Amino acid sequence: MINYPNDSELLISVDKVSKKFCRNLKRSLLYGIQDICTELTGGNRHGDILRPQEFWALKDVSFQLRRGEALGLVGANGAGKSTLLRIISGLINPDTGTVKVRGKLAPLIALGAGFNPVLTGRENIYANMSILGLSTPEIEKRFDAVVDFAGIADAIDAPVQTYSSGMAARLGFACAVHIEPDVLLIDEVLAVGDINFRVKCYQRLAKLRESGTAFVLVSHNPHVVLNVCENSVYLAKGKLIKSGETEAVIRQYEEDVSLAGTDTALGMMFLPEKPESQSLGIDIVSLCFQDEHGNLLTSPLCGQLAYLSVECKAYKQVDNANLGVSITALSGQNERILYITSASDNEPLKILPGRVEIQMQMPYFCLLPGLYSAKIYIKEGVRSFDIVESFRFMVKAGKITSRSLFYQPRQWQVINHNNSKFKIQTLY
Ligand SMILES: Nc1ncnc2c1ncn2[C@@H]1O[C@H](COP(=O)(O)OP(=O)(O)OP(=O)(O)O)[C@@H](O)[C@H]1O
Repeated sequence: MINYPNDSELLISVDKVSKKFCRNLKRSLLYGIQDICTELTGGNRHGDILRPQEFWALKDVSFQLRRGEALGLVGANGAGKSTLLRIISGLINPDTGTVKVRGKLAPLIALGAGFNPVLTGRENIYANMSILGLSTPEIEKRFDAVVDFAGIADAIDAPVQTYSSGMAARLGFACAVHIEPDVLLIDEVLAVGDINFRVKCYQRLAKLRESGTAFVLVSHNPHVVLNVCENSVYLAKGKLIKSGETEAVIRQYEEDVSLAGTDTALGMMFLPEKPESQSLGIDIVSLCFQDEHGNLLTSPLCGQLAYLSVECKAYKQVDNANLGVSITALSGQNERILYITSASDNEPLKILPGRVEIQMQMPYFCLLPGLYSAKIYIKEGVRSFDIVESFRFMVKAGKITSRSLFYQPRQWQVINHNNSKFKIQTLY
């Protein structure tokens, strides 16, 4: 049992919740029957032990939700998000751990959840809202507002099975928000429906929050979670990987997603040395990022100083070498986001025969946390010496975080024209 804290604002308390499933249907049925028999005879179900072909869909997950809070739930497909919402809403029981919910809870966890397809929209509003805890006179009072919000007045007396998925989603959302719940569980359903309806939903959610409703919101769209939720929980394979402030949670989630499938070492690259007979004059032999003391930076930090170091082996003198760096974001649309050449900076690079290190100093590393690939070349005029197609590196969050597409160094000042100038010296 949870020792319920003396916190009247606490609406949901999830404590060390685990849930196991079995992929084999026959075994799953067998285990179900075994569990029922064990429970009926008062035996121990051993919910904490996996039987053959079972796996943990959730393992030891804990978090709390307070009045007026919006909590994002993020994670890849199969991470356990829907399972967690189903447990909180009471649709399924956890194998171990406890969930405590205080107040009226409205689950919006599947399209048309709670709707009977053969009943009309009108009948479903009554059925659905009474399941969610409203009396008939209360439903009558809100009926017109629900139909108006859902925008389905024309179809209100048609069976719900004739509705499009967007119409069913509208009706589900309208019912849920009009019971004015203490807690609303939202599982991706806002992804359905057109843009106007989504905007209307988010406005309504903001209003509900002001009046104290708390949400748990599952979304695969990080921008939605960033905009709606101040705190988030990140699940992977049923385990809670990180919880806390949404920006930090989403950042770790995106870093993990972009790193998945990356097998090459990041942040440093050594190229095999070519025999002189195959060299075109200058060969790139290694690439890395460094700090101001020359130490290796396996992951440059957003907003902080970093040097790109390009080590070369030169077989001849070149007076006017041009180093080009083209950086592509690997998470996202794979578009080129930065293109720098020493030639366009009017910096002719003089290279003497032997080992040489070319450094490009970036006082404020402008890329946001994520995974990137840099294409790096060295040439003189149109004559190319060497090219590296993909130097992969990870940018991590520095002290400064941002929701923008790139980092902008900045300085602030306030000019009060009747007084002397007050300047804030700090650079961010
Ligand atoms: N009734 C069930 N029987 C067996 N396995 C199940 C059952 N329900 C869910 N699972 C499995 O549990 C794991 C977690 O599923 P869940 O639906 O909670 O993930 P999710 O994070 O919501 O994924 P998505 O983002 O794709 O909706 C998945 O591997 C899923 O296949």
